[in-house]
Amino acid sequence: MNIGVIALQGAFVEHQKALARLGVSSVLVKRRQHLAGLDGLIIPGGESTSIGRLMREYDLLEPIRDLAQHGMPMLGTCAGMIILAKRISGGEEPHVAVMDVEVARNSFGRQRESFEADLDIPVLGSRPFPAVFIRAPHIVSVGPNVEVLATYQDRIVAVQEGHLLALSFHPELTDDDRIHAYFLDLVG
Ligand SMILES: NC(=O)CC[C@H](N)C(=O)O
Repeated sequence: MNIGVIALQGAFVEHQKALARLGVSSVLVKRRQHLAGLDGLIIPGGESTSIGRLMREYDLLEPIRDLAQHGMPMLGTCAGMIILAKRISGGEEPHVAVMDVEVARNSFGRQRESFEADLDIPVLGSRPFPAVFIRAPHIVSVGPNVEVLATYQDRIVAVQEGHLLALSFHPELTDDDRIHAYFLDLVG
């Protein structure tokens, strides 16, 4: 299985480590040619404006959109979720724009810059998932084909639209690898 991790900015090494714990090696994607031959792609957390700007600069935006539209499984975490969303609250220009969701950035307030919460994510089983939120976005609204996987304080924080997964939090910063395993199942 060939998994790529976008490595322009943010927490990409941690995703590689999580995949390695599951016995899967991965490729760091910095340029267009690194997308060749991938079966799945992870877009990490960090700063969505920087990641989006670098994706444009390196001509990655269109090829990634194309791959997503042709069925490549993708996992976007935190900033990566913003990158995948078709709509960003406040009218900011979207980036890869393939998931039928609207996201709001930095939505848990300054006093809650970073926190951990035990989330109920039924697709992962009954044991709660330790979710790390860092200046996290949330999902304001979802289209008809989007499944809500988890909420936190009445806000949507995890969604799936077919082969695309997006999370407000950072599953790579805990040693619970169930999200990555779930993603690898989607890759097949
Ligand atoms: N941890 C994160 O990825 C934070 C996301 C960041 N606040 C953004 O809007 O891009």
